[in-house]
Amino acid sequence: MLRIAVPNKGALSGPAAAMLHEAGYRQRKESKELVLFDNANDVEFFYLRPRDIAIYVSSGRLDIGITGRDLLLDSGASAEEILQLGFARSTFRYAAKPGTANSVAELAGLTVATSYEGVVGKHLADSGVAASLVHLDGAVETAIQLGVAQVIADVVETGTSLRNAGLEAFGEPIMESEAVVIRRTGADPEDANVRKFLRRLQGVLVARRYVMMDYDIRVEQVEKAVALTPGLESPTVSPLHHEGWVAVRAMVPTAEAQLIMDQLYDLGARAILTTGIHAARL
Ligand SMILES: Nc1ncnc2c1ncn2[C@@H]1O[C@H](COP(=O)(O)OP(=O)(O)OP(=O)(O)O)[C@@H](O)[C@H]1O
Ligand SMILES: O=P(O)(O)OC[C@H]1O[C@H](OP(=O)(O)OP(=O)(O)O)[C@H](O)[C@@H]1O
Ligand SMILES: [Mg+2]
Repeated sequence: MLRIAVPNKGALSGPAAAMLHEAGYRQRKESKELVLFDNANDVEFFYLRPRDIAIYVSSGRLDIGITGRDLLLDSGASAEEILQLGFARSTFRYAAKPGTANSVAELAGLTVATSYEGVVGKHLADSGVAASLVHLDGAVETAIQLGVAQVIADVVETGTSLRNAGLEAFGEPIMESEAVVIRRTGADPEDANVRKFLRRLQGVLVARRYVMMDYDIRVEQVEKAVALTPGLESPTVSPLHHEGWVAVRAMVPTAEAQLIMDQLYDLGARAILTTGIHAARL
């Protein structure tokens, strides 16, 4: 049986549960359920604080977990990411009142408030800068107004929280983060249960990122058309009853589908259809 850590609240929680549900796993019905056994799939889910997930996984008590890359690095736990999930994307940045500092080098002697002391401490040390850290649990942007620090280092998604506090990000982003699947460093990479779980999630990622495209085209144009829709491996080309025409079927990235349909139409393709992919196993 596979034991999996899932975020129980915050920015990661909803999208993680939605992805697991799409991958065919049972998910909890209400937020007070902290452990859920999915009998049919032989999986047990543990709903844990996002910050704690890397610690449980590194201990070996749980096989894998879903967390943020920034939280994984901040924990310092002995765990590694094995799949990027594409949601809960953020950057991690220094910010301050305009005129305070323009680069990490200018932080020397200043106080930086953050909830991610592991990430920030390492970044300052790697940059050879001696600054003081103040740990806060959240709402870090307010620390400057209240005089607890001159600088903050925090998660930035839309930038709204910084703007509302009259702060500006500066310097290179400390890191880019997104939700990731993690496992204990040194765990068996060939574990069959883990591989099956990852294949299911990869199937969801493919189903979300691609559509199936079908069209009819004259035989003379098929090579040009297929160059526009190469598919993931090779498109299916089938004869049509109407002589001189073939039907083509290929997966195309959802984001490019409309542009490709225009180009196919200009090549003479007709009956161009796209349909959603429900699930995939590549
Ligand atoms: N707008 C956002 N706000 C917060 N976290 C975000 C946002 N966008 C993406 N994330 C990611 O979500 C994760 C943080 O999740 P969460 O907010 O649940 O943690 P936390 O702030 O440490 O927890 P809590 O606020 O409950 O103490 C990080 O990986 C972060 O990069
Ligand atoms: O760039 P934005 O779109 O504004 O998002 C970033 C903000 O969201 C998060 O806060 P959260 O809601 O998790 O509260 P917290 O800081 O108290 O954890 C993060 O800590 C930032 O404050
Ligand atoms: Mg938060």
